[in-house]
Amino acid sequence: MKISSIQMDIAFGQPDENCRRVRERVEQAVEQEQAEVVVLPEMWNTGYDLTRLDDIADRGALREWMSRLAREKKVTLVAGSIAEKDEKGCYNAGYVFSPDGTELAGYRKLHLFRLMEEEKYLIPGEDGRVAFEIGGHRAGIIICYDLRFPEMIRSLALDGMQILFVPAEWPHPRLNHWRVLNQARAVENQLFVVAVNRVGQGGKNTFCGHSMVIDPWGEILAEGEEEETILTVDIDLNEVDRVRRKIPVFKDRVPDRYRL
Ligand SMILES: O=C(O)CCC(=O)C(=O)O
Repeated sequence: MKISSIQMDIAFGQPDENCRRVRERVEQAVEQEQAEVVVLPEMWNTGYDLTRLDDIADRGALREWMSRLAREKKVTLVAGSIAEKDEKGCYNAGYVFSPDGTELAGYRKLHLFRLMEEEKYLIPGEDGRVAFEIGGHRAGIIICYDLRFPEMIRSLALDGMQILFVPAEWPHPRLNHWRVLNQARAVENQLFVVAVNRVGQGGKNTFCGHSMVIDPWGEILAEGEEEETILTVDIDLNEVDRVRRKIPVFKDRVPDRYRL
């Protein structure tokens, strides 16, 4: 499965400009890199322009736009997350579309990140177990700060997840946390992690890039630096079963004897 991660800069509070950038990069991934799956970062329509979300968050049109883009390019689009709004308020919501434009998954970020004041402007989602199938394999999506909640990811893994997508806007000075946590989630759950972070400045934050694809043994197959890039990796999802047979963590768990 050929996966392209779009590590990009995001124009602060400018959804139209960000759509233009996303379209250009998705086209490049599909046409030049022959990607079958394209992955975008977190909140790519607005960035963290939280005080203006009432005006600029998507009200449904962008979901249709993403579906059309997936259909037009015949690609599975793990469309990172977008700021969206309904009658109750705004959400940080991740979507996935199949190559025929069908919406495969929708996930609203559960853990809101206080250090960037998400809880003041966003409503948390309700369901932390959003799974979908790609190429006959079970996949899951979480968003950025969710990475710090291993129970959530373990619960997806117990549901059969073999590949986890992590769209993010993860800033400095926590690059070290980003790298370690992504690798830990891959090793402890014996699955692929595709973690896509943005680069550039937004508000007071400088985002640290280093998007990465990690295999179920914890090896980093590809890693970006701090510039815009498209990171393309061809992965073999059968590797998940091979690693799980070698060290049978899921068989050896004794959850009745832990206290959480
Ligand atoms: O957990 C962190 O350090 C970063 C999280 C974050 O930036 C986010 O959830 O948007």
